[in-house]
Amino acid sequence: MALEIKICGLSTNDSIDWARGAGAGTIGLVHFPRSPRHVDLDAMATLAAHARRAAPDLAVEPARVVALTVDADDDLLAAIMAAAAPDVLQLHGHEDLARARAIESRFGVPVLKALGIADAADVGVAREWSKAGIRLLLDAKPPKEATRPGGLGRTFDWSLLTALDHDRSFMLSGGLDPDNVAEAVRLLRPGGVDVSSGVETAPGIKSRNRIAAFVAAARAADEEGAAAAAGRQRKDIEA
Ligand SMILES: O=C(O)c1ccccc1N[C@@H]1O[C@H](COP(=O)(O)O)[C@@H](O)[C@H]1O
Repeated sequence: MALEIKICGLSTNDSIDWARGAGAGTIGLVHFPRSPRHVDLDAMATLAAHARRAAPDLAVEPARVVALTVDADDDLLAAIMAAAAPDVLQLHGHEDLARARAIESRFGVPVLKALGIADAADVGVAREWSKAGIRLLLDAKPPKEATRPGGLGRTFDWSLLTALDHDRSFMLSGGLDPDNVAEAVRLLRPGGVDVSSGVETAPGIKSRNRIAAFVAAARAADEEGAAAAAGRQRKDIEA
C-alpha cells in the first residue's frame, strides 16, 4: 500500500494542479469560516470539479477530494455533498463516535476523524476509534487559546504513536513540512501524511516549490521503508 499524500487547505485551481502534478493523490478543501483557508460552497464545487478533471498535461489520476468541516450539522454536510460530492468528510471538531457513524451512514462516504494527540491517554482514545473502524487523522492538540482546532503548523511527540498497532491505517498531520516529513514517515510508516501550513509561504498561501518538496520527501522515505520491510521479509523466509 503506497503512502497517501494529502495537501490540505487548497483554495485555487493552480494550487490543485501543483499538488496533483507533484504526485499528491488527495486534496483537502476547508469549509470553516474562521480559517484562512476557508472556501465557500460555490468555490468548493469549482475546486472539487477541477481536482477531478482529466489532466493529460499532468499525467496523473483524478485527485481524491476531502471536505474538512468542524462540528458541521446535517444541513451543512448535505449542502457540501450536493455542491462538491467529496469522497471523504474530514471531521475536525468534537464529533463523537456515534456522530461519526451517523454521518457515514447518512451521507454514504467514509469519514476521516481528526484527533489531537498530546499524551498516552490520547493514544488510548485513538486506539478505541481505530477498533471501531473509523479512519483517523492524528494531529497536534490545539492550545486552549487557539481560534481554530487545526491548521496551526504544530507538531507533537510522534514517538507516542509507536504504541499504536496501526497496520498503516492512520494519517499523520500537524506541523509536517518538507524538512521533517521523511523522519516522521521513517519512524511511523503511517498510511498517509497530511499537510497545510508546512507548504505555505503565509497562512492560506500555498507554495508550488514547498508542495513539490514535501511530496518528494514523503514518497522517498516511504519507498525506503517499503524496501527495508521487503528486505526483512526476505531474510525471515531465508532463515
Ligand atoms: O487549515 C485550517 O485552517 C484548519 C481549520 C480548522 C480545522 C483544521 C484545519 N486544518 C487541518 O489541520 C491539520 C494540520 O494542519 P497543519 O499542517 O499543521 O497546518 C490538517 O489536516 C489541516 O488541513
